[in-house]
Amino acid sequence: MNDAPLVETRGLTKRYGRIDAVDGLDLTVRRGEVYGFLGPNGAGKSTTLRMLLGLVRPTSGSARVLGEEPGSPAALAGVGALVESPAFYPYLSGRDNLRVMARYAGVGPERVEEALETVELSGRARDKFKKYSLGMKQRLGVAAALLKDPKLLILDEPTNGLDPKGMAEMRKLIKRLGGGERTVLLSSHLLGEVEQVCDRVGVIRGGKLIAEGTVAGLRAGSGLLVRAEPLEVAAGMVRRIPGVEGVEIGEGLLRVDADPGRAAEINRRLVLAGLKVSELRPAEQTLEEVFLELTGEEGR
Ligand SMILES: Nc1ncnc2c1ncn2[C@@H]1O[C@H](COP(=O)(O)OP(=O)(O)OP(=O)(O)O)[C@@H](O)[C@H]1O
Repeated sequence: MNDAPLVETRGLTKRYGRIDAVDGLDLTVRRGEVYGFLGPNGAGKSTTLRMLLGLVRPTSGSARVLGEEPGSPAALAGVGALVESPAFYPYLSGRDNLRVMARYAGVGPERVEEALETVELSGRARDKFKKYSLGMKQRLGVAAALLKDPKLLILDEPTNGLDPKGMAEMRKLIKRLGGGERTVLLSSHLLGEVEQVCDRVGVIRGGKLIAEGTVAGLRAGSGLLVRAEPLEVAAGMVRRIPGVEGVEIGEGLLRVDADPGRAAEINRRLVLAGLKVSELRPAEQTLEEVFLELTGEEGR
């Protein structure tokens, strides 16, 4: 059971009238990872997260959260979430707001101090909520989600609306939260963010999961980069090698559209022909290139 995914959906679908907000989603979030749910606005991220929390009922398909029915007491006991700005009392301090919530959640006041510590708000815990910056308000929201010491933390666009400093602090916090046993599932439309904090990424577009994998895995392109001299001669030769679909001459190197498994063969032929090969490696795309390729949309 210990290796069972914390979140697993099969064919999860939500239709609003004619809109397939979420369309046949198969999602797997593993224990201990920070999973980034990446997609442009309107892709269906929030709807998915809401289904995982039992706030929205799926049209069809299934979902399991901690092996339980989403929204069931057993599932909710192990999940903390920040899916919309939580309602805090503006005239209460950050600490008192959390104490009120802790009482409702049936957890002891010591959890309040731990949560404040985790989100680095202990020093400002006595200030009224309304005095907080947006970033601090958002971090207090994360603290509220942490009160139950959940196994799984679900964050919907946690950096939305924050200034660059607030964003950086939130990213740091998420990394820290994901460092141990806890599993974090966050949604974002920002590539850079997902690239910086997540172990694995699911890319969603039009309600469908169009790619899933590690950041490194998604980045690894299918091509090869070859640095050889003279470059033009090398280009001509590589073009004629079986299995090579195309060759582009870039800045001092060739971008070869071929299976990276062809590297040895390409190298052998160039060297045999007396060319000097100084570099030959799989082409890495930035996640941004991958994202744009997959979604065909501007990712920022
Ligand atoms: N309650 C609703 N009624 C009707 N349509 C909805 C409802 N909620 C979401 N939608 C539609 O479903 C689609 C997916 O929305 P969703 O909010 O899940 O996307 P998202 O990826 O979270 O985007 P955003 O980051 O903009 O919130 C959109 O076309 C949206 O208009």
